[in-house]
Amino acid sequence: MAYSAKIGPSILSSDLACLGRECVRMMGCGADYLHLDVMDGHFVPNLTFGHPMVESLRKSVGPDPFFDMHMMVSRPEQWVKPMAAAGANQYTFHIESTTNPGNLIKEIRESGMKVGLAIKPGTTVEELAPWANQIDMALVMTVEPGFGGQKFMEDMMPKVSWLRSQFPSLDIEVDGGVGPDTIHKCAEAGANMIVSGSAVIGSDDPRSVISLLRTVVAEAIQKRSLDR
Ligand SMILES: O=C(CO)[C@@H](O)[C@H](O)COP(=O)(O)O
Ligand SMILES: [Fe+2]
Repeated sequence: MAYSAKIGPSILSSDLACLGRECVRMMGCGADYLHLDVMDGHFVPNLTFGHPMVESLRKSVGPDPFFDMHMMVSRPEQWVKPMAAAGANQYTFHIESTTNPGNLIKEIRESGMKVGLAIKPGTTVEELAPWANQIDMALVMTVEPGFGGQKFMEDMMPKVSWLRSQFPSLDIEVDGGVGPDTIHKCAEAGANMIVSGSAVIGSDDPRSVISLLRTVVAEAIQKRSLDR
């Protein structure tokens, strides 16, 4: 079992005027990676930031933090090279946004980044499955992409369980409405990379929330390995 529990705060929920400082604060609170939400106002009805911001953030936080780019954009092909040059580590694109996932996976790898493949709530897991052996991470959205602070969709958990049963060593990420109240469902289903925005960043004690999320996921991983 190659995967481990990792917690990635979504910095969209932080004070965007102090993004560099917030990233450093989250890493200091025990985050395993940072989840950066890129929205283009077209694929989703919201706008955030692009590669110039990522480049500045990289300079501000140094070489270590792992940047997981959640690309909620209509033409993901367009930003592969700029994001790699800006210091992104993983490029997670939506299967709904491209007609040629195979080519995009290849381009991302050639740019030196890891590959993540995301599905929106309305997309079946069968559409992701053919690519699962070529990617580093599958992202199952647990809200409709576009905004932080939405309600967790528990009915996405069968997708996670199915992926875990079919691809036992794949990194599986959940994103949207995940926090102390919903983490058990995600962990039991088999998710190991946990994005949490408002629950972590809005907390008075982000360190404790990150630690709790990681413990719940690590225990579920341990239990699964004993049951095998
Ligand atoms: O991609 C998205 C939303 O589209 C997420 O990454 C959210 O920003 C996570 O925030 P919370 O739902 O945890 O508050
Ligand atoms: Fe996200």
